[in-house]
Amino acid sequence: MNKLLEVKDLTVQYDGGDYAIKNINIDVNDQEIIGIVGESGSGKTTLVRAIINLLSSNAKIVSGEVIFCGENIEKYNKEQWRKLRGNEIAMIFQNPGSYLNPIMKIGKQFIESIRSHRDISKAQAIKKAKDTLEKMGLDDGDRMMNSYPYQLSGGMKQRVAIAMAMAMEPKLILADEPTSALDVITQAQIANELLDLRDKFETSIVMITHNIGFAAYIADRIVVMYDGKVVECDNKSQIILEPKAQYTRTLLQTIPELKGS
Ligand SMILES: Nc1ncnc2c1ncn2[C@@H]1O[C@H](COP(=O)(O)OP(=O)(O)OP(=O)(O)O)[C@@H](O)[C@H]1O
Repeated sequence: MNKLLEVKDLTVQYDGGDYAIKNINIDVNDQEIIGIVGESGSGKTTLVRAIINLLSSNAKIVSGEVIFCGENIEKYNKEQWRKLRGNEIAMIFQNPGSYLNPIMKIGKQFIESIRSHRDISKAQAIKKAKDTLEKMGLDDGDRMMNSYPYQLSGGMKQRVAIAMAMAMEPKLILADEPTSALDVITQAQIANELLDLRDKFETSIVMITHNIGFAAYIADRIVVMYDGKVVECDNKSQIILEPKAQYTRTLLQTIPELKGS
């Protein structure tokens, strides 16, 4: 298996605060889905923002490295990051509303986004946008392209946001609670679509979630974080069936029991 991403001994601190994450080591293989779980404040968002170089201005990487496709991307300059972000690594944020421009139709935003990364004609960009929307289960591409974000449901907006990230066929998607604002049925549908996309686009996904049950469904491996550190990282069956850390056992107790008829 090929390593796509290696996070080595990564430590991040916010101004005036203690370490938000400390000595984090994580590998992501090609086409692998990693679920990052842990309670609020455990450092999940800080970790993925550090990976994609989108930490807030009051945060700094104190030590460590982020290796992507064999290169230390922490050393990249602005121009190298501009090329990498969106093309090779894409981020899907928690709230799609903050991602989409409310006063611009989906189609226009989608086409602008594609053409800012790829030198292709408008007609080619429209085709790519519609194709990707379809792959995300949004069959009526024309209606979608002609809609404003407020005309779409939360689930549709989240699918659009994911489609915009996938259109560039990035090698790695970082997703911060991409379904947390949605109802369980829509969460399950989007989880299935993400699994499908991993197969179609051969993408690796690092997904943050509060919900260890959701991680158990979608991820190959689960990273459990607590207080800025990795307490356990293993195959999901190992984490779910034979957790080593007490904290993981506590998290597992939060999964509602599924009762069959
Ligand atoms: N912009 C910031 N300025 C200062 N401290 C911050 C900032 N963002 C996060 N922190 C601190 O860093 C630590 C980790 O926070 P982080 O948001 O990464 O955790 P999280 O696991 O993603 O939480 P949540 O699930 O609530 O999003 C916390 O102690 C938090 O208070």
